[in-house]
Amino acid sequence: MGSSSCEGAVVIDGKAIANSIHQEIAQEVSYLWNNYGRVPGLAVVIVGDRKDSQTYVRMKRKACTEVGMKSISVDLPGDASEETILDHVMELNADPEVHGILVQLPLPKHVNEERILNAISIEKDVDGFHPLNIGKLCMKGREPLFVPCTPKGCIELLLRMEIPIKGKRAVVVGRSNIVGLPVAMLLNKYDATVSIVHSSTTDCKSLVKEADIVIAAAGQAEMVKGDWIKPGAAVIDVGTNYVKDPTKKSGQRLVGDVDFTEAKKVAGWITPVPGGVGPMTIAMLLKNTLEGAKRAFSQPEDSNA
Ligand SMILES: Nc1nc(=O)c2c([nH]1)NC[C@@H]1CN(c3ccc(C(=O)N[C@@H](CCC(=O)O)C(=O)O)cc3)C=[N+]21
Ligand SMILES: [Mg+2]
Repeated sequence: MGSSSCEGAVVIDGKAIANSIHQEIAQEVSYLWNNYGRVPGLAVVIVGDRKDSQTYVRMKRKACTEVGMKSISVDLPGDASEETILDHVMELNADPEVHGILVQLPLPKHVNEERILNAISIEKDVDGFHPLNIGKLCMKGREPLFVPCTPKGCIELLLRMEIPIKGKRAVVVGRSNIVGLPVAMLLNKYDATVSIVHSSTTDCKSLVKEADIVIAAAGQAEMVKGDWIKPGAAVIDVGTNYVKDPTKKSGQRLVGDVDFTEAKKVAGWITPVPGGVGPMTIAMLLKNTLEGAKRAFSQPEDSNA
């Protein structure tokens, strides 16, 4: 399960792996209900009506209820003030039925994103975006309360496919706070030798070509070509780029940061887009919420009779 191969690389079936994780989580949720009489709760906050954000948020809320968790929805208009958003975050921080808080990004331009993210209680920061969680992710001998979902999903795919990480060369393409940077730090924790390449790197291609593990997270449609890939490498494609496609009813098509058709011929393993990292991001969000709830339930002072 979790892969298929006809020519070239093993195609990693992120959707199937995410589904089996959902089943594992659903079992743990029912165990918690039977033993504590409580369920994990995930609050998803969305500000404004960006179509892509609405799609992602709908998927997150649906996955949450499907595994038996409580989904708390906060939908605010695009012109909501920073203070209004902060008030909602504070209320969720204080709510004992909420174990995870996710504020969907990007926020509207008039809102200071950093201020909102810093306000989320680190015990409920299931996105793992709080600077304290990111800081601990970077430090030797320290563990963050939550690891960011997409990076955690990338590692989970490598682990479940039994792709070795320790001692291997990993190259991360991109250095965003939400994917590139934390996934590099996480690979480092798993004892890979990690390089980060970015827009100012000269000759990305030759660096990527040395990698046993490539994490493509640059947000550039199909920028990683087949001849960038070392034969047999594991290629994890985080990109979610919508490109124009007049042959599609919607007029667009979702592609990754990797030229899949070319790279598949050379790689040992590769994730597709869609159906690769995307579903794993949601599975890890549920896993983080479950972990947050388990921590809360095991604290004597946390009562919610
Ligand atoms: N606070 C916050 N946390 C996030 O984790 C966060 C965010 N903001 N803002 C936007 C990005 C993007 N993101 C995705 C989640 C699932 C898929 C996913 O499941 N994609 C499907 C395809 C979906 C489609 O067809 O459009 C797939 O790859 O198979 C993609 C992207 C989470 N993000
Ligand atoms: Mg994806």
